[in-house]
Amino acid sequence: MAAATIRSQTEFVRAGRKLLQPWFHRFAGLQSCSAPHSQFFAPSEGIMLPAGSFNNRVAFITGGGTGLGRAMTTVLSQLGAQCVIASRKLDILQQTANEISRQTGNKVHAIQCDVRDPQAISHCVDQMVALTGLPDVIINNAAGNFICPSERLSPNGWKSIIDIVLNGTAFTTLELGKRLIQNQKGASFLAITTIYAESGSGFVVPSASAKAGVDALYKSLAAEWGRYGHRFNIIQPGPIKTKGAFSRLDPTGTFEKAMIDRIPTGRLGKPAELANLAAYLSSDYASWISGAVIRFDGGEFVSMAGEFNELRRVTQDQWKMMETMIRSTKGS
Ligand SMILES: CCCCC/C=C\C/C=C\C/C=C\C=C\C(=O)SCCNC(=O)CCNC(=O)[C@H](O)C(C)(C)COP(=O)(O)OP(=O)(O)OC[C@H]1O[C@@H](n2cnc3c(N)ncnc32)[C@H](O)[C@@H]1OP(=O)(O)O
Ligand SMILES: NC(=O)C1=CN([C@@H]2O[C@H](COP(=O)(O)OP(=O)(O)OC[C@H]3O[C@@H](n4cnc5c(N)ncnc54)[C@H](OP(=O)(O)O)[C@@H]3O)[C@@H](O)[C@H]2O)C=CC1
Repeated sequence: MAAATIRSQTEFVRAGRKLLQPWFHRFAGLQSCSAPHSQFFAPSEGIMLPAGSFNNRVAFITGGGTGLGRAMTTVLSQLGAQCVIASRKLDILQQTANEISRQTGNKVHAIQCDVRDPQAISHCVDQMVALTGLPDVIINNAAGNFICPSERLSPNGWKSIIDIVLNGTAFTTLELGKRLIQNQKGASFLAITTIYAESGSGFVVPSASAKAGVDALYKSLAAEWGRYGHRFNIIQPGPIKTKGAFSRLDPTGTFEKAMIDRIPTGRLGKPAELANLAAYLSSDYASWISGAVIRFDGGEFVSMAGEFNELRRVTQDQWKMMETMIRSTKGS
């Protein structure tokens, strides 16, 4: 009996390894395929704004230790900002902060903070004030997500995403907003949401609900807090390959090709492209942009939305035949 249990456990582990091996390989280099026409849309990953655009500025980026947050921190730091990155895992934050500081020559500070906890945010802001003063740029980027049929979702599964994404963004924004108002200091707030904040999406229902809430929060505050010198903007990215996102949204790698097929520009976005847009929206060059929602998705959203867009698959011969049929129709 015991031997049978051990054998079945060993088999289970073996099967798991076999299943997971391609996963580890895929995320080791975060490579992705692309369609031939993506050659027309080659990414420009160099820094777009003039050097020194963020000199004497302080930028606070939640989730700045990994993925897109790390890319945005790198660009802002390269452009002269003193950056403060915050999230739960201090070791990862510190490593990222050291690497970026070394690369750019500008100090990046790491502060541990769980954005679900308003007291932790207040303590984090105290630490930031002591290190750098209040920020000029705030990027609410921290998030949590996983694909899950809604009927399998527990109350705590729902709550964990709402707490990170919607409450985390609200607590961070309110804490910093109030302190900035008290100090009569203007600032640029940017939220990273997603294209399905607009449409909703099955299988990521907590994330869709929370991100839609963040969009509403930022549009509302753009209207209310302009009088205090605050701008609020939103970037809604489409798929950009990061370990954090793809390990939770496409764990087997099965859907990546289908995703690329429906993106008119034939490829995924690049972290550096998003970082350039975020830097622009957070800069003085964008001082008249507030309340804007920028979709950044290579055309994926409209491609999925249009009733007739699947006709892209129709060949020239099939078009000839269909045109003949349509033209030959008489009456209604
Ligand atoms: C057609 C397919 C398309 C494929 C798409 C591919 C690519 C992407 C394209 C577009 C992307 C668009 C938007 C992306 C949005 C993003 O936000 S991506 C960023 C994702 N990054 C992260 O999630 C990083 C942080 N995440 C985490 O730390 C964890 O994943 C988590 C969010 C779960 C929070 O961790 P923690 O606080 O430790 O929570 P717990 O582990 O305790 O879990 C809390 C409850 O949630 C339940 N749960 C966890 N995982 C799952 C799951 N996979 N399925 C169901 N339920 C889950 C867990 O059981 C706990 O509930 P209970 O206490 O058990 O009831
Ligand atoms: N990559 C993509 O395709 C897309 C991403 N997005 C959005 O872009 C942003 C970045 O995602 P991406 O870089 O891909 O994924 P990551 O998983 O790399 O980034 C999420 C970050 O959030 C931090 N975080 C999670 N929970 C908390 C918490 N409770 N408190 C503080 N920080 C937390 C994580 O750090 P830690 O674990 O240390 O706490 C991590 O650094 C997210 O807002 C995501 O929704 C939107 C559309 C597409």
